[in-house]
Amino acid sequence: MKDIHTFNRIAPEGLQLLNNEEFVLNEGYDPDAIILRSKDLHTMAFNDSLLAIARAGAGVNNIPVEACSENGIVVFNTPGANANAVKELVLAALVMSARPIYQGLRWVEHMEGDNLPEIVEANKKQFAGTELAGKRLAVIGLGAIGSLVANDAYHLNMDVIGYDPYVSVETAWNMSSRVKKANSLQEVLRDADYVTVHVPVNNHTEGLVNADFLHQMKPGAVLLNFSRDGIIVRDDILTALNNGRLDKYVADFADEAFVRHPKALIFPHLGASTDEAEVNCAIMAVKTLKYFLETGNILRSVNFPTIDIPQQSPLRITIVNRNVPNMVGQISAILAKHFVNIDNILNRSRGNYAYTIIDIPLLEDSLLQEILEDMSKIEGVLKARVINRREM
Ligand SMILES: NC(=O)c1ccc[n+]([C@@H]2O[C@H](COP(=O)([O-])OP(=O)(O)OC[C@H]3O[C@@H](n4cnc5c(N)ncnc54)[C@H](O)[C@@H]3O)[C@@H](O)[C@H]2O)c1
Ligand SMILES: O=C(O)[C@H](O)COP(=O)(O)O
Repeated sequence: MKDIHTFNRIAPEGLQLLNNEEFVLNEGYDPDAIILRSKDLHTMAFNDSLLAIARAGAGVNNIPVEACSENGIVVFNTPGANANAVKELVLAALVMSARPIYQGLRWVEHMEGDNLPEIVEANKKQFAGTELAGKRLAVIGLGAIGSLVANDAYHLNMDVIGYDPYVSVETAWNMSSRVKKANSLQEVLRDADYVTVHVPVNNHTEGLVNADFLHQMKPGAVLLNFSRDGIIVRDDILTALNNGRLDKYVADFADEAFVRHPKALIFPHLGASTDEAEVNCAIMAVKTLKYFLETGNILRSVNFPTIDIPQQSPLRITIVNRNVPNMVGQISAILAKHFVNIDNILNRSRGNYAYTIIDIPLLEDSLLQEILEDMSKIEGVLKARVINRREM
């Protein structure tokens, strides 16, 4: 039995894929795996038996990924599973930035009386806006969300330019050839009336939107942030809003500094909050996690390499180790010492870490335990476990 702990509301369509014979939900204190959305795990102490954390969503900045790697915990996310939901909200935000819809709705709510139609017609001019067609939109980060936003904004007749120095081949294939490609931040920002950012927050992008970034924007442009609050320097945005350099700041992240600011439009982190996205994320997170727990294969991890080989032997040993010389040599030497034949072995690395799968014939439990203990003692082995195909 594997014990899965959940945080936040995970759609039942996903959780029901965890059958009762193999998995229990939220029962023990030492889970084998965690499924969560935005719950912050940075202060959580990890139990030794924790094998994996699956983020039902895209951003993993709520998970201490480096600490997980150090503890041999594989972290997964659900790439693209909520991208359409975010794209639709960004399109709504674009329209809401061009036309004072929100202000108009709030105004009409407080009107009353039989002559309402006349009052509305006489006063509606204060809520006139502008159109998106013909305006330039800069999209920074052309991943799952940014590429959808860029393609659809083009169909709104916007002049779309994108910037992503690490764009994936898959995205490149999906992008409309009408979306212009910028080679630098300076180029993408220079003439844009609207700038929308869709990058993950990490050591390279934290504070990306700073005074220098804002200075490169066209005066009076609108900035949309449906990425993370960590990508902006709050005080620099406030200065730009107050001195008129920035016309509006539209964001999906609540911050006391902006919620009542007359030039800010703040959404309560609703990007992925649609029925469809919640179901998509839950199903992808559960399937990814279940596959890892049952087979040891890794798909969609943010800290370990992709590795996917069929298990043909009864026993599979999986080892999370540091990416240092002679790991495979030491691991195989332990098997050789016990005269255990290796049916299949694969080692893949990613940065400072690596993952090794070894398929072997059936062994006595006591011998298997001894081998696993020996392997766990190798300097640089962070976690080792056995998958018995007959038990799965
Ligand atoms: N508001 C929400 O509810 C919501 C929902 C989903 C995702 N997000 C946020 O949006 C981010 C992006 O999501 P996604 O699904 O598109 O992820 P993704 O991984 O598919 O795309 C991110 C893209 O950013 C690019 N990138 C990275 N650093 C860059 C840089 N310095 N300059 C330009 N491009 C850069 C990458 O190459 C990649 O193509 C997530 O990490 C998350 O923080 C927010
Ligand atoms: O990174 C994400 O996927 C989003 O920010 C969604 O977060 P949520 O699952 O808490 O809505």
